Amino acid sequence: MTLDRPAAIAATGLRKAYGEQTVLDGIDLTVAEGTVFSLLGPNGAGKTTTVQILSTLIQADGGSISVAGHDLAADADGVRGAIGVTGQFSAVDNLLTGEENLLLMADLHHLDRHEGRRRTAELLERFDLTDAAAKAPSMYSGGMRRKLDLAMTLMGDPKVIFLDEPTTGLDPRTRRTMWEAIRELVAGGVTIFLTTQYLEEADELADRIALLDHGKIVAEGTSDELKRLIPGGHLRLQFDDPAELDQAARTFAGSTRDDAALALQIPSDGDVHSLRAVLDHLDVASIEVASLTVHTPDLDDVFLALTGRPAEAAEEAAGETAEKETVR
Ligand SMILES: Nc1ncnc2c1ncn2[C@@H]1O[C@H](COP(=O)(O)OP(=O)(O)OP(=O)(O)O)[C@@H](O)[C@H]1O
Repeated sequence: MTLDRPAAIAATGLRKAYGEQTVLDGIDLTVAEGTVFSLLGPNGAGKTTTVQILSTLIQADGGSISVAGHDLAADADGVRGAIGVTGQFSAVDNLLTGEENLLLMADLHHLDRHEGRRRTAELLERFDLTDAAAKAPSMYSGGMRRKLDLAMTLMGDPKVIFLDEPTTGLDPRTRRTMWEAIRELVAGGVTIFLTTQYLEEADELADRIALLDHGKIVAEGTSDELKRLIPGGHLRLQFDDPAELDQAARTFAGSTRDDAALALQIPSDGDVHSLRAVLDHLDVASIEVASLTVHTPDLDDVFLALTGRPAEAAEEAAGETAEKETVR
């Protein structure tokens, strides 16, 4: 369990309002060192506001925050020195080349000339940008810009990195490259605070996920824990013969049959006991099944059930998710 590690981010009673509008209504967050924590929520839920508060860009109205061991109220500079932020608005300067952008960051972090050049070359190499180093980022693809942006963030060797929607708008392949980079950082001990519109991204990367809605954290846990919060899991039995389907439909009360597909859905949370019970029933009744698959709810189902709205990018991501389902 990751919770027994020290907290890289600990926030309690975080509050923020804009005029009459309460955005954060007293939220608590704990992120263990060297883990990925993902904050999800519908549009306007306050994800960016949370990132801005935790990264010292704006002030909360209330609550206490510690980041990388520094109390944010007492030592904002200490927090700033330990974190990196890549936001929806990138820090990349289009008038400089990719390499010059990195060298500028090295200067800002007071690295000496030699060290700055060494780190720049290393980061260009790491993000596969060496060939593009002498070009202006305006010539880069969206994915290359994001990689440059992340590389610039890494120049300061941050212990905690806030990634606000790091892969929005990227094609699936480039998104995967970013995921790899994020995983490498975590393997190196960095803590990642991630907001994303893609539930699949949270599912892939996050050790823990929190769902923000109407100013509160409405659910928090591992991806599996969240999926277990809602019903929707089922076993799907596939038959070669309609007579077998008939018999199975009579055997399992509460099942739903799909005659066209010669399939039967039986509600189940997919645990070993219920699976064994179904197999025993099939055996006793001598019913021949062509195949059996276990379906557990995905994060989209959880999001919809808990917020009453589909995830912002649900439709956009549907193509990819469908692809993923078929290769499983
Ligand atoms: N500077 C501001 N002044 C007034 N209202 C603001 C300000 N910044 C954000 N808000 C409001 O606070 C709410 C939360 O905004 P925030 O950007 O944190 O949401 P989000 O969860 O990041 O949304 P998205 O997924 O659209 O980026 C929104 O209703 C937004 O309109």
